Amino acid sequence: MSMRLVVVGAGGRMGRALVRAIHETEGATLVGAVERSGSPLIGEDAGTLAGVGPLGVAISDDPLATFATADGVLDFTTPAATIEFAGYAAQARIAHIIGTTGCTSEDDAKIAAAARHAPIVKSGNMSLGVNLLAALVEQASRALNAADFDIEIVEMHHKHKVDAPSGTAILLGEAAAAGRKVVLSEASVRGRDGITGAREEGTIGFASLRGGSVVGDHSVILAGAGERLVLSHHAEDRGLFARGAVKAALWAHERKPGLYSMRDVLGIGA
Ligand SMILES: NC(=O)C1=CN([C@@H]2O[C@H](COP(=O)(O)OP(=O)(O)OC[C@H]3O[C@@H](n4cnc5c(N)ncnc54)[C@H](OP(=O)(O)O)[C@@H]3O)[C@@H](O)[C@H]2O)C=CC1
Ligand SMILES: O=C(O)C1=N[C@H](C(=O)O)C[C@H](O)C1
Repeated sequence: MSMRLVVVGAGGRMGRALVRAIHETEGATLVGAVERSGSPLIGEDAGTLAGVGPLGVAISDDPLATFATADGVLDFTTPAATIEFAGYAAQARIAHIIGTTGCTSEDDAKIAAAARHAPIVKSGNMSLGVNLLAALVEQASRALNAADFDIEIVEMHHKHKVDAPSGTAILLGEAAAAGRKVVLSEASVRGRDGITGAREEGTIGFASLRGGSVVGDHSVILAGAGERLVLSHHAEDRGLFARGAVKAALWAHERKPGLYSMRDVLGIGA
C-alpha cells in the first residue's frame, strides 16, 4: 500500500518541491498539506500551488488532525515549527522526516526525545551527493593530519536563507571533526573579522556567503603547504533534496522509533 504523506510548510520553497516529488514517486501519496494558521494559502490546493495541477489536497492549519490520516510527515520549516511537529508526529506514531536547519542543541534534545516514540530521519542535507561527500571528508580529514592540513568550509546560498552556517556546512564539519577525532563545537571557528591572530592548528573554519538564487554550494578545503585539496558539491535544483526526503520517508515507514540520519537511509559508512 502507498505511504500516506503530509507536507508541512507546503507553501514554502521546499514544501512545493516536496509536493512535486511525492506526486512523481510510486509508492507515495500526498494526503495532507499544512501551513501556519492565518496563512493566505489555507484552503488552496497543494498540487496547484506546486505546479502539478489539482491533487484534491487542501492546505490546512490543523497539523494534529492531518497527521492522524498519515504514515509520515515531511518537514522543511523552521526550528520552532519542527519542535511542535515532532511532538504531534510522536503522538501519532508516524515517521517524521526533518530537513529544517538552524536547530539549537536544546531543539535537538527535544527531537531526540520525540524519537523515542516514532522514527525520525534528520539531516542538514537530504541529497545523495552531499552525504557521500561527508564520507569522503571524514576519510580525507583522517588521512591528512592537523599539523599539515587546515580545514576550512565555505558555503553559498540564496539571499532568503536565514541561518548560518548552513546545516550542510555543519554536517560536513561534523564529518571533518569525526575524521580528526575532535569535538566540532570545541574546534570550530565561525567567521573572522579584524586582527584575529594567526590560525590556530586543528581548528575547523566556516565562512558563509549569501546572494541571488544559489540553491546550495559547499566546499571543504584541506589546505597544506604548497597544495590544497578541495571537495565540493553544487546543488542545482531543490528537487534533489525533496527526492531524498521522500526516499527517507519510504525507508522510515514502519521502522522502529529512533533518530536516524541520511547516511543510515543511504547506507553510506565512513
Ligand atoms: N535538509 C535539506 O536537505 C534542506 C534543508 N532546507 C531547510 O529547510 C527549511 C525551509 O527552507 P525553505 O523551503 O527555503 O524556506 P521557506 O521559508 O520557503 O519555507 C518554509 C515554510 O514553512 C512555513 N512555516 C513556518 N512555520 C510554520 C508553522 N508553524 N506551521 C506551518 N508552516 C510553517 C512557512 O510559512 P510562512 O512563510 O508563512 O512563515 C513557509 O511556507 C530551512 O531550514 C532550510 O535550511 C532547505 C533545503 C534542503
Ligand atoms: O536553505 C536552503 O536553501 C538550504 N538549506 C540546507 C542547509 O542549510 O544546508 C540545505 C541546502 O544547502 C539548501
